[in-house]
Amino acid sequence: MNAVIRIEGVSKSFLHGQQENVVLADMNLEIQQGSFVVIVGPSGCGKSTLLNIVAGLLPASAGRVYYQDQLMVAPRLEIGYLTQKDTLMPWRSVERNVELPLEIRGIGRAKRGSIASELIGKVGLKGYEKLYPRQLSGGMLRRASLARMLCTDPETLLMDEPFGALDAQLRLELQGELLRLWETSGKTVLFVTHDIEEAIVLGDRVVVLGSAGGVILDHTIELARPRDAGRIRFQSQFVEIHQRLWNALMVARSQQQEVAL
Ligand SMILES: Nc1ncnc2c1ncn2[C@@H]1O[C@H](COP(=O)(O)OP(=O)(O)OP(=O)(O)O)[C@@H](O)[C@H]1O
Repeated sequence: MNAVIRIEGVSKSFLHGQQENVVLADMNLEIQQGSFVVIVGPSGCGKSTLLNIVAGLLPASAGRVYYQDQLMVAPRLEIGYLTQKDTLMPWRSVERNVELPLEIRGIGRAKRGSIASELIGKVGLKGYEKLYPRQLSGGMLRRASLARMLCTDPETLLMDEPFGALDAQLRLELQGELLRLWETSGKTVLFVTHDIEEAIVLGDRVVVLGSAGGVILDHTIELARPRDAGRIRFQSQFVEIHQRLWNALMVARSQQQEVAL
């Protein structure tokens, strides 16, 4: 399989006053075409920073990111990015938010309306098209953001803790929906989460990051697909993988505490 994203020797530092905060140090990672790769790591280890660099929104301090063998220098239309916080426009209804990226690309009203309507149905928001963001629950906002990301049919999806703030039931539901969407689409997904269970349910590979974006574990998840997001966690293989990832996360946490001391 070809690598669709290649992260080569990427480093990123921020200046906090006079002090340099090294967030990523010489990071290397390849994401294969069509795969679902999940990044897990303690808070502050650089997951969002990495996604921002891969999305072409933040320059690396050193190193390079390649997309389909081309150097990333700016955001690309083939990449959809669902950020941690919702960025829906408060003055636009659900349908007008979802179709916004198509409007920006000059797609006509009828066509963008039909694409938006199909996606709104797919993410379970049928009947809520005319509502505004302030009238939606957290889960509905996430669904609307997901539909907006998908409306241009990007071949690669970057998702930063998309279901982090949702209750367990809703999270399960959306995981199931995302899996169904992904399994039939051939898209590549790079997904960030804090939640080990979510990582195992979704991923082909789970990469555990430690301090400064060091890869503590890069684990292939050999659980059969299609996966049932609700039941898979009761399999003995799931529990074994959970244990392994948990141990790696503990190493990542202790590394981070050492750096902080
Ligand atoms: N624009 C910025 N300016 C200065 N420091 C930043 C900036 N963005 C991120 N950082 C710092 O980089 C570090 C990593 O942040 P990042 O958001 O990438 O972590 P994370 O692993 O995604 O955390 P979380 O899981 O809590 O979302 C943090 O110490 C943060 O303060």
